[in-house]
Amino acid sequence: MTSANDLHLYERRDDYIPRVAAVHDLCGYGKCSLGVAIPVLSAAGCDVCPVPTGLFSSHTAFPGWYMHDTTSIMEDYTNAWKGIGVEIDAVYSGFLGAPEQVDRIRDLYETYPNALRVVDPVMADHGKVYPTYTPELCDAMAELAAGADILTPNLTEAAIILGEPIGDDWCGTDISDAEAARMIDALVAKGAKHVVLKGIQREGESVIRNFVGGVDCDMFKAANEYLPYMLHGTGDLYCSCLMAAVMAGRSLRDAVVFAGDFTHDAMIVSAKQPDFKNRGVSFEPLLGKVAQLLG
Ligand SMILES: Nc1ncnc2c1ncn2[C@@H]1O[C@H](COP(=O)(O)OP(=O)(O)O)[C@@H](O)[C@H]1O
Ligand SMILES: Cc1ncc(COP(=O)(O)O)c(C=O)c1O
Repeated sequence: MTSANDLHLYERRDDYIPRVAAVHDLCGYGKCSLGVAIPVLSAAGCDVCPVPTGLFSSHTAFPGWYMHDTTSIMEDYTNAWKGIGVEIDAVYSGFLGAPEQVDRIRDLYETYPNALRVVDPVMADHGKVYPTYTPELCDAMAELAAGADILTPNLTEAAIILGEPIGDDWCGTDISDAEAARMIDALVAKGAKHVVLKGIQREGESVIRNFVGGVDCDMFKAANEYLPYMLHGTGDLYCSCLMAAVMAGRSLRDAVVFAGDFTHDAMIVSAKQPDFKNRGVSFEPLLGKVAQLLG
């Protein structure tokens, strides 16, 4: 058994700038998705190559939003990369707009077979599926999850991928260590190589935990102070920070710790901003900490 401390899933070379295809939506207002992935990964010295899965006026937790579906352009968009010799070191996907977008991600995997595959299976939270996610899209996301080198579900998303029931009265954060280990093992049995199970918060406890495990890898858990509010975009921030640390050559264990610490600190910065509960997570003053990953 390897420990997550010894697992370096990307070997960073001096003076080389890795290229990350970031397959997420772009939100005009309410910081999340590409609005998070681009600055965070850039601060870690990566060249982010966006593949927009949709254009949103704001994140979908606002009462009104406009969306432009980009599914029909994605094939020509990524095919055009083939003609100009684009090189990609990692494919990092998140919020998707339609099941066909999973095929486009598979095309990227085929074109760049050595690229690290990181799947944040953004679909649902606290027992509820996001409004734009159809059952077909959830099924396609579950299939994509099975091919991930790193998969980062919350508990609701893990249950959906595993085909386990999520009920309306199930908040999906309070599970035991043994149950977390069972879910990680089940996701690995489905094909994911390493799984970071996010956001485990037990009733009456003042910490929130993230668990990591995977193929031949001992389970490790990291805890942070639980802050008594929730923000949109923290899932994207957590995963982008995890990815930033991995692409900086840090171990999976260090990456899990870094992502939890950074997201916690960003939530504190966010709480000082007007209308912070709606507008999404703020982290801009902290980006220097991401750059230190390269030190
Ligand atoms: N209230 C909180 N207090 C401290 N950290 C939090 C809190 N909410 C989220 N986080 C951190 O952000 C991570 C991502 O959480 P979350 O936004 O719930 O993900 P998702 O959107 O994928 O469900 C958590 O695993 C945790 O590390
Ligand atoms: C359009 C869009 N993208 C991405 C997200 C993901 O946000 P989070 O990081 O909170 O999972 C959301 C959630 O509200 C969203 O509406």
